[in-house]
This record gives sequence, structure tokens and C-alpha cells, in this order.
Amino acid sequence: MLRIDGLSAGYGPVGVLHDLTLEARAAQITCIMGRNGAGKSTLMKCIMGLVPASRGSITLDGVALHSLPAHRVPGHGVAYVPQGRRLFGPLTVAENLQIGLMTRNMGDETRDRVLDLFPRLRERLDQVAATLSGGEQQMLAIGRALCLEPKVLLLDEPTEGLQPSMIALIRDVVLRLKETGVATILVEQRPDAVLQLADRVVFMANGTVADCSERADLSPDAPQFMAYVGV
Ligand SMILES: Nc1ncnc2c1ncn2[C@@H]1O[C@H](COP(=O)(O)OP(=O)(O)OP(=O)(O)O)[C@@H](O)[C@H]1O
Repeated sequence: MLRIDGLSAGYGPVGVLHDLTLEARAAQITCIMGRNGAGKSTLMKCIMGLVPASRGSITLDGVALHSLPAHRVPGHGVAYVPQGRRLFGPLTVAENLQIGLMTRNMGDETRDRVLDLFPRLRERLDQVAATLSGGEQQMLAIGRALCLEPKVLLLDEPTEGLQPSMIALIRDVVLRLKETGVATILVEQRPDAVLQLADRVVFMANGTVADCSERADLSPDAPQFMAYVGV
């Protein structure tokens, strides 16, 4: 289980996260919602060690991630698909996947599992990543993350700007990963998607957790959506 306790972090003197506490459990999808600037992406970066914690702790099954250098966090089974995907554009699909595989010394079996989830990538292994469509790039970004066989998967608005069929595909993949025990933290702004996917919904405001609800306790007109997302 990923535990975040009393986390504060920011950029230089600017504080963004304040005394934030949450858990992401294995085989659960934890959705993070909040208005623009609430600190959702900063939280993801902090878990990955890309933004240092100034207070508090982030632990995964007892390992103190907050005291590791950023390049060692993925090795502990935490994979991150940032907003904007950040692929290696000049490299091919196969090379991008290879970089994911090498991070945790995974082999052909893992690669095959990922390509089974995204058959379109299998057809395009030699294509340069920068020439893929937006949806294909997102598949590759998620596929590369899955090449780590992660215990925890961080997805920052993975369906932003995608067409409905691609959104449905990504939703199905996230649900299948849940069945395999992955703890997913999904930043998502659309209540309909959250209500389909989430086990728990964490609403952030001003860099901290303003509300945490079980999905079963939320309906499409739940006041939290209006209060913390404005929809
Ligand atoms: N590199 C940075 N340097 C300084 N301030 C930053 C930096 N990145 C983000 N911030 C600030 O941190 C605050 C939180 O930003 P963050 O991107 O975490 O919010 P968010 O909830 O993900 O927003 P959005 O929904 O718009 O993506 C914002 O006020 C933003 O301006």
C-alpha cells in the first residue's frame, strides 16, 4: 500500500501541498479530483521524487520513497504517466517500451502482456513515437509504464483530448490492471469517468485533501463535484 502522511511540498519558496494525507491500496483505483491549480500534478511529481517533500512521508510497503532520489523511485514499482505523455519522440515504439522494461529488468513476457493490452502498438513497433496519433501516443505512454510491472500506477489525466473509443480502451485497461492488484492513482476531472472507475475519490483543494469519499457514496449530483471541481 502507498501511504502519504502529512506531506508538504512546493517549488522553491512557494508551498503547493500542505499537510496532505492519503492512501492508495492495492487492487483499488483512487481518483484525484480538484480544480486547476489544486496541486494534483504536484502530488504525482512528489510521489515520483521529482518535487522534493519539505515535510511528511511517502511510503510504499514500508519503503520510504520520499528519501530516495527520483531515478530510484520507479525501481520500487511506481510508474508514472504524466500529463503530456513525455515519450522519447525520436525513438521507436519498441525502443520506448524497451526503456520501460529495462527500468525493472523485465523481459519478453512483460512486453507481450503489454502488447496484448494494446494490439495497435504491436502493429507499430518500428514506428517513431513522435509520428503516432495522440491516442496511440497515450497507449505507448501507458504501455511503457506497464513495462515496469508496477505496484503503483500514477495516471495524470490520461484521457484528456482523446476520442470516446480511446477513452473506453484506456478505461478497460485501468480496470484490468485493478484485477491484477495494481494500486492506481488516477487524476481525472470528469465525474462520469470517476463514477465508472473509482473505488475512492479524493477531492483536493488548495494543496490538501478536502474530502475523501467511497465511490458508492457518490452520485452524479453529489455536492463534492460542484464544491471541489466546479462541475
Ligand atoms: N514548476 C513550477 N514552478 C512553480 N510553480 C509551479 C510549478 N508547477 C506548478 N506550479 C504551481 O503549483 C500550483 C499547483 O499546480 P499543479 O500543476 O500541481 O495543479 P493541478 O491541480 O495539477 O492543476 P491542473 O488541473 O491545471 O493541471 C499552481 O499554482 C502552479 O502554478
